[in-house]
Amino acid sequence: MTTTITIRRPDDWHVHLRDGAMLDAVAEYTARQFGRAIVMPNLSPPVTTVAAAQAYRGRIMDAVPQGADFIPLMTCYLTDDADPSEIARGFQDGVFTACKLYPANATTNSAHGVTDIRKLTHVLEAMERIGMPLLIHGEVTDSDVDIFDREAVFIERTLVPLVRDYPALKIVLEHITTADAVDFVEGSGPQVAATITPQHMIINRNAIFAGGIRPHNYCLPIAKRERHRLAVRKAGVSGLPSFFLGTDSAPHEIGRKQSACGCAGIFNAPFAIETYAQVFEEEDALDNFEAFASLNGPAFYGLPVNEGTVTLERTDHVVPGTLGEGETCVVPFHAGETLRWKLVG
Ligand SMILES: NC(=O)N[C@@H](CC(=O)O)C(=O)O
Ligand SMILES: [Zn+2]
Ligand SMILES: [Zn+2]
Repeated sequence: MTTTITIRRPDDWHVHLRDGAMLDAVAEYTARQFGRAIVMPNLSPPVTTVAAAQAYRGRIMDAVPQGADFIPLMTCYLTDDADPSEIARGFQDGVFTACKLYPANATTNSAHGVTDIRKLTHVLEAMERIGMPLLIHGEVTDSDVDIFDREAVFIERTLVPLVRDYPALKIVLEHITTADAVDFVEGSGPQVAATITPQHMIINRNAIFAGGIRPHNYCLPIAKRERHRLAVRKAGVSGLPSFFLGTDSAPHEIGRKQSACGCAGIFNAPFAIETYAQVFEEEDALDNFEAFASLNGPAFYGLPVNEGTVTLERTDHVVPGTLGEGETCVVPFHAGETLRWKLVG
């Protein structure tokens, strides 16, 4: 039986670090495990300019522990009037690593998102030309489309034409949840990839309603049927270059989750790498763990892999019921449950 796992230091290709007190509370969890993280720009107001991204990057660096081996990679939130020259300048100056597309009102803090992708023609042309990745929250928002179908419908209505119209544009379909998304990515060229969260490899939609409503298992895209979970899990552990790690860790203060209208988002940052390790072990796929966590992402983004390593040990430990206090009190994914792997160095 394997008792230790050592892999090259991983990266998190999709995380919400928030701002202010919450940023101060959560940044250390991500910085402890990951060498780099793609930081989502859905603050309020969203990060839409080079200056805002530089300032936010500074606040993140102030929030991570002194001497942490961690680099935040910043993203630009696309709006209907996004400016191609500002975006290109940010990319060329090394401030923006990618742009993030939220369909308007698809998820937390996406009210300023894009109402019609045709408004982005000049932005997308520029991104395709300079090799800047487009990261997508892939869900339609039409109220007549069932919440469990929103990803599949987005692929059909928006993504298929997008890939056809911009064949060289690098695209990451973020936090995939369906067999449809897996098929789409596998059927596309190397310019299309996907991130996979721990929760979408572990829970199906029953977990949101197990014995009562479970707000801490509610995130967007919402967990789907078991057959979709199995497809996403298989893709995640496959080792294929187009699938890589992105936690989508999305902390919300406990009162904003346990509410008559609870926020979407699962806070998985504290034990993300342990949780993924458990999945790879269960699937007898530990040989592909490093590719998923540490190699495929940098290859897609055209960045070097990290220098150091991380080591996990087989040790049972119980996830705390809550972390933080007051306005930063959050319930972590797997609260109260026992995990089998522990990050030790
Ligand atoms: N995933 C979520 O459920 N929530 C994210 C937004 C997002 O990634 O869609 C958040 O910012 O809270
Ligand atoms: Zn999202
Ligand atoms: Zn997210």
